[in-house]
Amino acid sequence: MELGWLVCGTAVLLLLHVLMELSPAVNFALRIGFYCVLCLVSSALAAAACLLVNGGRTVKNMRIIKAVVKTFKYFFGLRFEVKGLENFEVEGPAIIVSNHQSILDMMGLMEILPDNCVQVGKKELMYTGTVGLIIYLGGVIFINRKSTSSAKMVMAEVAKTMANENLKVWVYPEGTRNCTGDLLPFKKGAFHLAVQAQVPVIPVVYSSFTTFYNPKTKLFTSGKIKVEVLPPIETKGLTSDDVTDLTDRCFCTMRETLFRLSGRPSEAKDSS
Ligand SMILES: CCCCC/C=C\C/C=C\CCCCCCCC(=O)SCCNC(=O)CCNC(=O)[C@H](O)C(C)(C)COP(=O)(O)OP(=O)(O)OC[C@H]1O[C@@H](n2cnc3c(N)ncnc32)[C@H](O)[C@@H]1OP(=O)(O)O
Ligand SMILES: CCCCCCCC/C=C\CCCCCCCC(=O)OC[C@@H](O)COP(=O)(O)O
Repeated sequence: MELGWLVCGTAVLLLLHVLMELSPAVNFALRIGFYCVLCLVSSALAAAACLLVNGGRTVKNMRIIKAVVKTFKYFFGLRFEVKGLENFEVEGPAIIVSNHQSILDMMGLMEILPDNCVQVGKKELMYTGTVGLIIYLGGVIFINRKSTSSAKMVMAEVAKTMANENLKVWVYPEGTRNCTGDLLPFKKGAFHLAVQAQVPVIPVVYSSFTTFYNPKTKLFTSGKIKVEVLPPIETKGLTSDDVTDLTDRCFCTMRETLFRLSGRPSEAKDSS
């Protein structure tokens, strides 16, 4: 009986292996499926740990989430090469902005997440089962992207509480996932928040995933991700009139860094 199960199990694994070798689409679907299952199962376990250790919704739970998610990279053969972590060592609160390529970004986020840092996320994430629960328990700030006025109100509230709670807030200023190897134009919410709270903006850039991950061509293999935490950009004394300029400066610096980290010539060099 046991031998029968062993033979069946081995046969299924072999079949999956052959299918993965033969078809990139099957390989992609299985790897992404496995990532989702890993997230859902780990979230359930981590949620129990968070409730036992910290009793409810608090940024302290991010330490538990980080410890769990940092192990995920080994399942997918991903390596991170991180530079500039010392730039997180600002005194007090800050806004961290980074590029957003995929749901796989959760691994890159947790690889370097500083203490006392919550993310701004779309409210739909609350309804992703145990993943929604763990995101809620971690203290993520939920916004309704379909309502500018309500998103602005939530962010204005965050600006007021950041200082009291010594919080860093992580925002994806592109506002959506983008795996093209370039940046989408930045939304201004993160920069309004930084100016309203008078705290620095710390840009973080992850190299393009396109060499090992591309949902359009169903590519998902192992790979290396370069990460750079850039020096903080001060906002003391800036007003809402300066937000467009601040957004543009940050966008240009991050785009240049993205191209450099991804081994793609920058446009400035192209035209020279
Ligand atoms: C243990 C196992 C675990 C397994 C799982 C692993 C990990 C999970 C755990 C934790 C991690 C959670 C991570 C969650 C990540 C979530 C990622 C996302 O969801 S990204 C999508 C959501 N985020 C964003 O959208 C942020 C970026 N967007 C913005 O900042 C936007 O500006 C906005 C505030 C949402 C509003 O957007 P909208 O399109 O409606 O408007 P505009 O940006 O065009 O702005 C219009 C207008 O308003 C002005 N504006 C904008 N914001 C403000 C403001 N705060 N105050 C004042 N004015 C504002 C803006 O300047 C525009 O005016 P103008 O054109 O005149 O300049
Ligand atoms: C009972 C309901 C069950 C629902 C099951 C859902 C399964 C989802 C399980 C695992 C997925 C892991 C997701 C990790 C969190 C990813 C956060 C993220 O990257 O969100 C995307 C968001 O930034 C931008 O969204 P869009 O690009 O605008 O779209």
